[in-house]
Amino acid sequence: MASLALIPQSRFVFQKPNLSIVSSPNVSSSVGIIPKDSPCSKTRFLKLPGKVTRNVVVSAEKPWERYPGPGGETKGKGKGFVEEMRFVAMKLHTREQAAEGEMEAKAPEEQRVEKWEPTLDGYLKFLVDSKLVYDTLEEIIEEAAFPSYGEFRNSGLERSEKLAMDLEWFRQKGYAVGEPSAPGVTYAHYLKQLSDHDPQAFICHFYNVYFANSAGGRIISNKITREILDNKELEFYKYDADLSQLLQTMRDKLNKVAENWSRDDKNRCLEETQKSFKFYRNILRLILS
Ligand code: HEM
Repeated sequence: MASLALIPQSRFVFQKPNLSIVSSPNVSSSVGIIPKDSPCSKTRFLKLPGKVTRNVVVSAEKPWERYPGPGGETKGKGKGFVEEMRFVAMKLHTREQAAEGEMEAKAPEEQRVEKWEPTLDGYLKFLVDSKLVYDTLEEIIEEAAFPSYGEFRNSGLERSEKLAMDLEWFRQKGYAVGEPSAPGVTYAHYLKQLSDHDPQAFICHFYNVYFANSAGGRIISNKITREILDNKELEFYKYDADLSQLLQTMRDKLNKVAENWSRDDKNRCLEETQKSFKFYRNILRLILS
């Protein structure tokens, strides 16, 4: 058994039944995983230097060094803080949602999207609530209560106008488009409040919501387009420029903004990921209502 070294001030970024994500200002990129049954998790010791053993995967190394891409390439190298946000987000997916997911699917919306039984009414509610969330995010960025928010203006990822076009299309087809419901209203309210006093935590939501739509959103879009929209492709999933380029520009901006953050700021941002998933899951659930 290799020796264990105590890393002062290490803290849990999040915990779930079998794993804890730990971070520490004393570790370079400082995100590690400790199975809960490991003695390390109880004592908050980390194993150094970062090595993968049968039960313990904790390290001083950077996440992308431990998680090479499918072809073994060091995916993410040089991506900075965004790679940490992605790392935490991917673990919070269920195994059914994404190959890198580690959570167990419990609720229907956490199951494999192919197995979903969406309804048109439910999907419309999802679009209405999504629009409120994107309206709110885009207003916050526009008003820029903190100068860093201004960096994210005119990214080409904005969804508010696209959603307005989709909802108008439904209206013209004779569908009743209702008012936002509790999941969207609650999330929008939370985002507004958070953005006024905690930019790091807010930016976690900003990252997750926009990147979720570009990844999982496309899987959902395929299912909905085929099964309930008679192959009508919605604007929500279309971008006016090359999406991978837009995402990369956004990653670069996020990394640049995060360069000025302390380790505590970064940890607070990472810790917020769970909330982002919880709020967004409640909105996704509308599709199946
Ligand atoms: C039905 C639900 C969902 C499905 C099927 C899904 C699926 C996926 C998949 C397959 C990826 C990997 C994309 C890739 O690397 O090529 C991904 C990435 C991601 N997802 Fe999800 N996801 C879902 C929900 C969510 C939620 C609720 C959030 C957070 C609010 C989220 C945030 C993200 C983020 C931040 C990424 C990283 C994107 C990137 O690196 O470009 N996802 N998702």
